[in-house]
Amino acid sequence: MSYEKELAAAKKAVALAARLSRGVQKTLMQSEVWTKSNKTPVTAADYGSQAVVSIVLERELKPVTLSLVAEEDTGDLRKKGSEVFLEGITKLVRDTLASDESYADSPITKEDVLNAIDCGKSQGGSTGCHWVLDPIDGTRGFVRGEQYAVGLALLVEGKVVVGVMACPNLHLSSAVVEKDDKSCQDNVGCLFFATTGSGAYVQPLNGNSPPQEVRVSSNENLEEAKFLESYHMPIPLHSSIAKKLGITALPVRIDSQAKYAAVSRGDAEMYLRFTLAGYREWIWDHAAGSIITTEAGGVVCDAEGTPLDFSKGKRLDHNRGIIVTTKKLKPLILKAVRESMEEENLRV
Ligand SMILES: Nc1ncnc2c1ncn2[C@@H]1O[C@H](COP(=O)(O)O)[C@@H](OP(=O)(O)O)[C@H]1O
Ligand SMILES: [Mg+2]
Ligand SMILES: [Mg+2]
Ligand SMILES: [Mg+2]
Repeated sequence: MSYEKELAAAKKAVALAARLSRGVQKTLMQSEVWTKSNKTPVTAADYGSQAVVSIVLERELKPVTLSLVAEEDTGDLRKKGSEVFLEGITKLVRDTLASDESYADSPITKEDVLNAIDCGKSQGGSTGCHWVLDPIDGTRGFVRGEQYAVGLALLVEGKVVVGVMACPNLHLSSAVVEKDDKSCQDNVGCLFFATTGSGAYVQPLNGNSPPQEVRVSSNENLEEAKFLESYHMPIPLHSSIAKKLGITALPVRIDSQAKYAAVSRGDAEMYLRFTLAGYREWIWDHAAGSIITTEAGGVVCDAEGTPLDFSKGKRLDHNRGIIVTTKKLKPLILKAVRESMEEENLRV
């Protein structure tokens, strides 16, 4: 199956959500950052992006009934005192949809926005078709004015078959560029996508340039390799793995699934994610990124080398750690991971 219609719908949805989020990021003030009950940040862009993606998928894929597993819910938006915030989100969604010719005449009410966000309550699983959405991945990066992504994937019978990811602040040439390089500011905004068996591609978010295929790095010289990790949690184990591998460069810290995109494009050879023991990852933090990397010829696995399993509901069911790298480097990295974990008395 080619998933052409689904891919086209997903690209349209994600590109519009990225347009909404870019507008919000430009003017975002600290007072507009809310904190969810799990102590993580959320903004009008997280809610607005989820509503836009939900509405666009629903309209583009009619009459198919949408099953959407998405990060945000409307609990806080329905509370007393949230009326102005919700009004602002509704305006964002309305204006964003109206900016697309095909949706120019779309009256959108607050109720429509709440219903669209609530559409994301599906639980996923190993049967049927489910869309998986992270409306703003890397909200911490988004709030800092740095990297974030809009990640959308389609699961069929528990397997990711389509992935689309907008990285509105990612440089068109490489994720690993000097921050104060002026040319960077003018050349940012990437839309990555992949469908199973058909490769991974990138195109600029702005304009109509044709997509270009992306491939992971062919570099096998670890001394020259670059490695990525999350911005907010430097993990000592990552450093000992890198040292064992002979990687000399310091890790590049980037928020969001843009790290998967960077490995897919060959900007870096490795992304390590060893979170605290017991933390179970959400599928929306990895679904789009993982298919883009694997279709670019890369590998995504846990510390034992097992591929990630997206069929167990909203959380990944995997052993400790996530490793994103190239096929050639995988055995070397797994060996270094094993040895470092043993030395630090960590269990897989
Ligand atoms: N303590 C923690 N350990 C692991 N992941 C965490 C975490 N706190 C938040 N996250 C998840 O990590 C994601 C961001 O990943 P990264 O650190 O690579 O940017 C967050 O996505 P959101 O920003 O969509 O909430 C959130 O789901
Ligand atoms: Mg979040
Ligand atoms: Mg996320
Ligand atoms: Mg998110």
